[in-house]
Amino acid sequence: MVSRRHPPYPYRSSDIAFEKPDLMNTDAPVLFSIQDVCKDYPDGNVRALDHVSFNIHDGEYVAIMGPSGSGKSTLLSILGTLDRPTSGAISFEGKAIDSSTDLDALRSKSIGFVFQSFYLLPTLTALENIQVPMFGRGMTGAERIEKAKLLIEAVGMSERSKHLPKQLSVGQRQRIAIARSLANDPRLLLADEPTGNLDTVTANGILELFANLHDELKMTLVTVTHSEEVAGAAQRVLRMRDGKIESDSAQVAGV
Ligand SMILES: Nc1ncnc2c1ncn2[C@@H]1O[C@H](COP(=O)(O)OP(=O)(O)OP(=O)(O)O)[C@@H](O)[C@H]1O
Repeated sequence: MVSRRHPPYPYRSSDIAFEKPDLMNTDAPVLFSIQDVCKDYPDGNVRALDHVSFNIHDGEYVAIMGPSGSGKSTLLSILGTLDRPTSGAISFEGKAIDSSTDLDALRSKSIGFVFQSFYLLPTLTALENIQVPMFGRGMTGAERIEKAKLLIEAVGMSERSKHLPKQLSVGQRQRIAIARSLANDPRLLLADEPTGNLDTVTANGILELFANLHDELKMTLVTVTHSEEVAGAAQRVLRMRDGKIESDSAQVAGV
């Protein structure tokens, strides 16, 4: 079994039916709550987030958009608990995240990250890279390999298991990075410009993969993007401006 929570990974990315998910389901439990959050960077005398409040519900697919400097990356860092707000309250699964929270444990157990730069380890094969987050979690080598094989299958990359990152295309590397981000069955997957470096065809493949993670595995996805196409695949779009949420709207994905 890959996880107690998720079903196995029975699909290949090439099999994905790109269906439109339901609109934002606000009946689902709140996964991440942000209440009246401000983030100041005293160095630059900048207020990057200015009294931001919203909830992310379990299973939502959210895109965060906005002009350069509007606070998107800062918000993503706070959602990923990589940075702390200057004021305001945040909670995950109903539990406050504060100075007593073990952030490393929360991140490694519950949050997956997909960045524009993939940071794959160059001397490890694709399959080995996927296993990296599994170390130190009490799994045997055989269990790690079994799970990594399911994940690499899930992103449609089984035939490239033994390839090194330099032997993969940019899009293929991104797929491996996504498989790696799923290694510990995160509740929340955060992506920063996940298709930023990719050509249109490859980017569409990543969007299909995300749609499948959302539809099949009920994963909660939050992606920062400048791309209307990427945002169009999400159920909900938060638009930021000058550190504030300018609009928060549900949409029919893929339209
Ligand atoms: N470490 C920092 N120190 C000082 N100011 C910062 C720091 N990080 C970000 N800022 C400022 O905070 C504001 C929000 O930055 P942020 O990176 O969140 O914006 P963004 O919407 O992600 O922009 P982009 O689309 O260009 O990546 C900007 O004015 C930026 O200059």
